[in-house]
Amino acid sequence: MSDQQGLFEFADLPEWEQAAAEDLQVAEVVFNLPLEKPYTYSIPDEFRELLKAGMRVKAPLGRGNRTVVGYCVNVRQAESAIRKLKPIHEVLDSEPLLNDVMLKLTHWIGERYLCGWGQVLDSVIPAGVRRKSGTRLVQSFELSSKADQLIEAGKLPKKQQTVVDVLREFTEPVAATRLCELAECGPGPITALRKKGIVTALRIRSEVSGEMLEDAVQTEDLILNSQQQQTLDKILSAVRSGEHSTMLLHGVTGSGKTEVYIRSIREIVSYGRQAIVLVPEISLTPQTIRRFRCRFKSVAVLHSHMTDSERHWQWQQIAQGQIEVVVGARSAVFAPTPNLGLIVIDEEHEPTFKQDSTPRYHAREVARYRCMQERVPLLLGSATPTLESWLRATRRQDTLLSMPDRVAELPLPPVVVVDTRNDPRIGKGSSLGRALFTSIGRALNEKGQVILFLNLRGYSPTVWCRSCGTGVKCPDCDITLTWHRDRAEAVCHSCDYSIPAPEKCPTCESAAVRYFGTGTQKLEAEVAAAFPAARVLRMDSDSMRKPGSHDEALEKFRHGEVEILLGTQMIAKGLDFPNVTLVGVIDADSMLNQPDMRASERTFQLIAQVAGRTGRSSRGGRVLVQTTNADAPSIKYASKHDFMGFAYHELQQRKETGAPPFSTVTRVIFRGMSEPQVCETAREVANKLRTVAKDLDPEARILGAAPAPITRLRGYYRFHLQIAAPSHERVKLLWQRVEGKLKLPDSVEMAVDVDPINSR
Ligand SMILES: Nc1ncnc2c1ncn2[C@@H]1O[C@H](COP(=O)(O)OP(=O)(O)OP(=O)(O)O)[C@@H](O)[C@H]1O
Ligand SMILES: [Zn+2]
Repeated sequence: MSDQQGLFEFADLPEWEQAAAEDLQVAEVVFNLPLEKPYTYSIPDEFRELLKAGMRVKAPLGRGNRTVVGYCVNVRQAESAIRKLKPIHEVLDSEPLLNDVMLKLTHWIGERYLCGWGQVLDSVIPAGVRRKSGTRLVQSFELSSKADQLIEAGKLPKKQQTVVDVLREFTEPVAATRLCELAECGPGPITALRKKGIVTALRIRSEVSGEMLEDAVQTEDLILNSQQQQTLDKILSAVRSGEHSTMLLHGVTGSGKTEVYIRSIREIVSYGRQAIVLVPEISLTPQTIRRFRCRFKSVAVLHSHMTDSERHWQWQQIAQGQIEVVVGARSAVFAPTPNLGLIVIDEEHEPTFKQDSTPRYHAREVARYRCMQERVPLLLGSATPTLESWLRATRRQDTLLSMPDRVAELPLPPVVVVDTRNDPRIGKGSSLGRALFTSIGRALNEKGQVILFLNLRGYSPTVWCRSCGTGVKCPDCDITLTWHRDRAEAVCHSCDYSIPAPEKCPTCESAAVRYFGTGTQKLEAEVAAAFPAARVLRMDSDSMRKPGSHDEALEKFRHGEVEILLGTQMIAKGLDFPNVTLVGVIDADSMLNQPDMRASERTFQLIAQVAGRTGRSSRGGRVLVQTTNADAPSIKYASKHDFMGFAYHELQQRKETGAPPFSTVTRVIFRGMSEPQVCETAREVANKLRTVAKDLDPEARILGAAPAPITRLRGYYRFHLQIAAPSHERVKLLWQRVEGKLKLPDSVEMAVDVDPINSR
């Protein structure tokens, strides 16, 4: 519209409305609520210049006009001057906490994961950044406007004169301690000057600086092999294109993917841009992090042990462009890099990239959207990609890059599947079958190291009464207790409820309480007894509670102070130890028998990943997998290191049942203290969805409502329903029609999980 046209249109309005329309600016504000639409407020004059999108405000909400903190997401001209709007009460920030790209990204997350924009903002902006922790008010002084006049009038004592002289050298207020230092005086002369009106006191917000990690010793780049070089060339051409693309780097364990990430990042850093590297969990990937820190000057590692002020400081360093590479877990996808060049997601298949509280986003999808917005590539890497990513690559929606061979022409280790059904040792209650027992002995004799993988922690996963046949369960959860012998307690792995190991069955009072199954603690005891000369180290979430304990444990293993490392999936991730000549999977069945659509996929991933920890040097290595399901496809394909075979087989199965990735699933979970109420609410919502779906989307299927697999958790009763539909867009349309009209009882909570990966 030309200016002239605009003027004419204005002229058509009645005079009083004209004036109002010229002035009236409104702010759109979202709150930490599951609502999709922003509220509109008027902006009082005093905030007109100040308020920008991305700042927090205080505003009245609801009928009671409670003052609530929200996020201003847009400032715009009012469409009509007539509406009566409530005013903003207060603006809380002097600078926006988020730029436009981040506002758009968080808005998208709300839409994609069916939650409120304000909920997303509240979770994405670190608490320390919101509270500006690390900044504090500092008492400072400056010369008053009347200083010259007042000083003329009478001569100042020497000390006071010095203070004035110091202040004259500064154009800005000087902090009290600094002023005393420079004027070599105590607070007396300053106070005297204040009383005379020569000096004014102010409180200034000043920053506490964080500490950079001390610089790691920089090491040289490795010479890439031809497979790595070809892959790098393809990535670089994507980087140089200035366009977005998603690349899936499928490289077997030990193919040197990390080196390829590093070299790709080196290129984008040379353009003055920044990279974000997402890893499954910071504390579990010390080796990967060290490798980045040895190769780049300014690496920010975002981890969960940081204090609020450290996090705030890091956030600012990143926002100012001081950081070349940001390494962090899932939430680092929101790092405020001013000039993003690339996002890398290492071990793309790890479930930790999905957040399991609102907003239940998947970092891969958020990264994809962010990279699209910023027109930069996204690089996903894994030896065992998710079927979601694999399907996209085979359909050429994403680019597939393959590194089928290990570096230095090392072969992948042979995997032997051991059927334990007739094993004499297992029959006698041992967890180490004959073949594994012999192999451990041999590996130790040859001075090799051993990794043993078992996915159950504790001593015995089931406490069971032989007399009445019931498991001893947590009173708050639908889960049998696990015996932890070291604590002499039976523990719930969901809520940490614990009781002294029961001597009598709580149900029938019989003394026939038995402990069944093997957890990592029992395995540790068994291994130590079977190989008394070997030093054994256990790694699971019980033994690794202290920050830094992983790193310490892995250092011991690296230096050969430990011969046998055993543990849960913690030991399956990214470890690179050349001296490991044997990997044993104690019980592949425990993963396979989970009531989860992805049990087979997870089993394949875990076996392939843990198998990948051996044969990483010329010493070679072997893998033994103990199972009673030797014919299960996940185990068969993993033993041949055949990801493509597995993916083909599993995708075929999923296609037949219309399961993801061939459809989308959204799970809605209800919980509350009253079982009938939760059940009824869940059924009502399911029925409403069915009714709407009949007209709107006949292809959408509503499953349930039904009790959730874990019906009681932490004292709550839980029911769920699932919406299966061809696309996210269609689930959204359906859900939006229903959600607005829902009136849930106060005592029932509801959570929406789009693309759930946890079906408990
Ligand atoms: N071009 C190279 N020349 C020599 N050594 C290399 C080269 N590239 C990588 N390596 C080494 O090979 C080992 C395996 O590499 P890396 O850990 O990057 O593999 P990966 O593909 O990430 O493995 P995983 O998926 O198992 O984590 C490392 O010790 C690394 O230093
Ligand atoms: Zn419990």
